[in-house]
Amino acid sequence: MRKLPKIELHCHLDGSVRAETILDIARKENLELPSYNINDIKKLVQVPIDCTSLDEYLKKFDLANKVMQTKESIKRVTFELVEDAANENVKYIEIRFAPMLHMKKGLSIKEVIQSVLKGMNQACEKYEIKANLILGCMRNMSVEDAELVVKEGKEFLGKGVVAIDLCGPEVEGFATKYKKAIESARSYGYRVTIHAGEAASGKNVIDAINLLGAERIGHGINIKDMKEAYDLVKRTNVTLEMCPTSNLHTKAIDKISDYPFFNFYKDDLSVTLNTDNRTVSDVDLTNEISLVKDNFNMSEEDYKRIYLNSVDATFADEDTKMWLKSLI
Ligand SMILES: O=c1[nH]cnc2c1ncn2[C@H]1C[C@H](O)[C@@H](CO)O1
Ligand SMILES: [Zn+2]
Repeated sequence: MRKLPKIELHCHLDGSVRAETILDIARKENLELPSYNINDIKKLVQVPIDCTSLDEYLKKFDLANKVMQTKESIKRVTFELVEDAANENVKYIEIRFAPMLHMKKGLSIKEVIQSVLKGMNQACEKYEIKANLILGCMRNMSVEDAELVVKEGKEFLGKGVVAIDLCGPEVEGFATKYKKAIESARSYGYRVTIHAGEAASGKNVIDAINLLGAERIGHGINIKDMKEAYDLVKRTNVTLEMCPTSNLHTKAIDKISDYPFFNFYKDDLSVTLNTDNRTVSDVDLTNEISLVKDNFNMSEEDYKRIYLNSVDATFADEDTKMWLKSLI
């Protein structure tokens, strides 16, 4: 599994910072941590299996965000994420992050994005991997904040930024509020992926597609319980960015045998496999693919089809897509 070429479309930067790096940056920048023992840090940033909800899961990001407030540290953690992905043969990764979370020490939205780009480009030069960025707007911040991210980020379109996302806590009916912000993002040329149907119903997936123009959905697992949402995803060929271990942690499902990924795949939905958060969920993409392979008898042919689905669903340019197709 480790040797197979891979594509990752749903990976949060702040959920994928190495624990060792959190400790190292905190020491270098004289930041206060609850402990300076690596095992304690791991416990603080990894979610326990008895986590009960997405809201509890989201508390695990605080420490990583604390050490992602300077240009240098942001560049470093991005470089390391791409390095980690390249080391398990991920050939293309779309990294998402919420610029607004990294302004506590005075960085501007543009400086945050530039720092992530630097780390990403540096790693892409060193390893055989390509990458792009997705800007996240936090749903627990204001609509004005989302509009600001869209506006400030637009000059990086075509220079490494490809899409916009809404992330953070999910309530029923969240989409309406962001209609204008996402509409303007689309008019600038951002592609659109939206977290939906993860901690709330499939109705949010319907809204993300119909109101926000989502081309991809983060998770979307709850369409399994709503025929109307399921049929819409199937009819529109919207891609689901699925993340099994994360869904186990947030209790979107209770056990892996309930995971609908393989049923979705067999029914010709466009599904992809992703980590969501490498550190918080303590996984890599090899783990996630193996988890599905072992539990659902996924064959190598199935894997190839899923890989090709992922190529089609990337927000990459045509040359990158052709290169990715040539690898499998
Ligand atoms: O799975 C998720 N659902 C909703 N929000 C999430 C998920 N994983 C991470 N986030 C949030 C927490 C991060 O601080 C933020 C930006 O990456 O996105
Ligand atoms: Zn996510």
